[in-house]
Amino acid sequence: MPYQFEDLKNSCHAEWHAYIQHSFVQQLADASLAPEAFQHYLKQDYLFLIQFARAYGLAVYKSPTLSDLKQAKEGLKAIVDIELDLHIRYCEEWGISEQELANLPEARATLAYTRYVLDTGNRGDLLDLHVALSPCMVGYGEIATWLNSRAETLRGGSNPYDAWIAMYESAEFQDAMQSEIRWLNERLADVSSARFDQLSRIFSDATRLEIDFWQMGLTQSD
Ligand SMILES: Cc1ncc(CN)c(N)n1
Repeated sequence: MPYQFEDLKNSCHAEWHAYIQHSFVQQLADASLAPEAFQHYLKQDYLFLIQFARAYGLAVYKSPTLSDLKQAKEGLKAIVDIELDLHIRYCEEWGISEQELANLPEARATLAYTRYVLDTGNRGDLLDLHVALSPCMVGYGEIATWLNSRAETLRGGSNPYDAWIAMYESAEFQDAMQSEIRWLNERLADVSSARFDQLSRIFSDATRLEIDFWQMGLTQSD
């Protein structure tokens, strides 16, 4: 049977669930998250996005065909044009200047996750790299959808984190996510079960590193 992206999620169901429904996400949704935890997360996420933009740059470099090139470019665009632009403006609203962002040290969770993805991409092929990148884009798109499906999620002006949810539920972000899933589904349909097992390991590692990233924000650890 051909593999699909859904099979990667099912191969680490518990980890995926712990990532999507992490306490950080739930507290953000009901507005109980400490502002200092959110600010710490925002700062580290800026550093994270810079490294992930580099990883999409690596995917551009590793793309053998025009359609692969276009897909990698979409990922790079989603980070640089959608997320980073909004992120910098959003950080300003939370009292964090662009100059402060540029001089921040990376927390260990940021280092571990971003360097894992870059290393996986350097050592492996384009599919390894896209699989390592996928919990990032697909996970946040799924988190926005999940949050909107819950009665406990506060939307609008009564939630200071509402703009964060809005960014990931935007049509632009959701379209980029669907396009990444389609690209992965086409590639996964042809892999053997041994190759799928290798890819599942990468997907599960990246998902566990996403959980650590939320935890780093929640505990404000460096
Ligand atoms: C840690 C992390 N993971 C995912 C995303 C969504 N691109 C993000 N901004 N930050």
